[in-house]
Amino acid sequence: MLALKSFRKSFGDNLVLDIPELNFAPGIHWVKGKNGSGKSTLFNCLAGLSPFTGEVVLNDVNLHKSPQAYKLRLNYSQSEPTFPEFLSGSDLLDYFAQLKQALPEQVSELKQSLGISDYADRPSGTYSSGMLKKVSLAIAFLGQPDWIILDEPLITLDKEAQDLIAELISNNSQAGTSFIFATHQDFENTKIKANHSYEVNNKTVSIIS
Ligand SMILES: Nc1ncnc2c1ncn2[C@@H]1O[C@H](COP(=O)(O)OP(=O)(O)OP(=O)(O)O)[C@@H](O)[C@H]1O
Repeated sequence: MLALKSFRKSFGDNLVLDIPELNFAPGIHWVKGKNGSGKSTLFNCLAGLSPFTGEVVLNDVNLHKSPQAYKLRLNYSQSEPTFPEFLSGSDLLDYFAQLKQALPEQVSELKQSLGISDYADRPSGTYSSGMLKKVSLAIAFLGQPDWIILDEPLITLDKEAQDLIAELISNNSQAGTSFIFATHQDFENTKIKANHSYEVNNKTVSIIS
């Protein structure tokens, strides 16, 4: 369970999110919402990258009280990832593998399955947006997270890569990992079957189905 209580996020005087209570049960959750409604802001907060007030608790681990333990349990891929340009995909994957306590074999498998190996040793500043996106998505699967948050996982990916990501989500979900993702695209034609849909609107998050 990923639980939010009295969650509020502002940028200066601008209150963007005000969520009294929200519980994500284990499963696959699809968060929808118009441009600027607050999806990425919510995800940045849940990933511990942006400050907020209130409580976020993953099973029994409180993000504010035990950030390191929490971040071992929850991984995140941003919509438009940015990394230091001089670092290669291999550098980035190896670095996050250490942080997430992932085995080197897992890095190799992800590189192989997502077709990153061919370009992994080049500086990431030379990558196309889709190549960079695949590295960011691979990073989100490192270690043994209970939850993975993917912000717009399909954008900039070609059809083959979209299918590979859908398969990865499906396989990891069957192995017990829960997912929250936002996408403006339809997942109907992929293997991903969301258990619940939510909408971010009027500064809060409501369950749709
Ligand atoms: N760093 C920031 N400083 C100030 N305001 C911000 C910042 N980041 C986001 N916002 C504001 O927070 C609100 C929510 O933005 P957010 O990026 O979370 O929307 P979103 O739902 O992810 O949109 P999209 O579908 O376009 O990606 C917007 O009003 C935006 O202007």
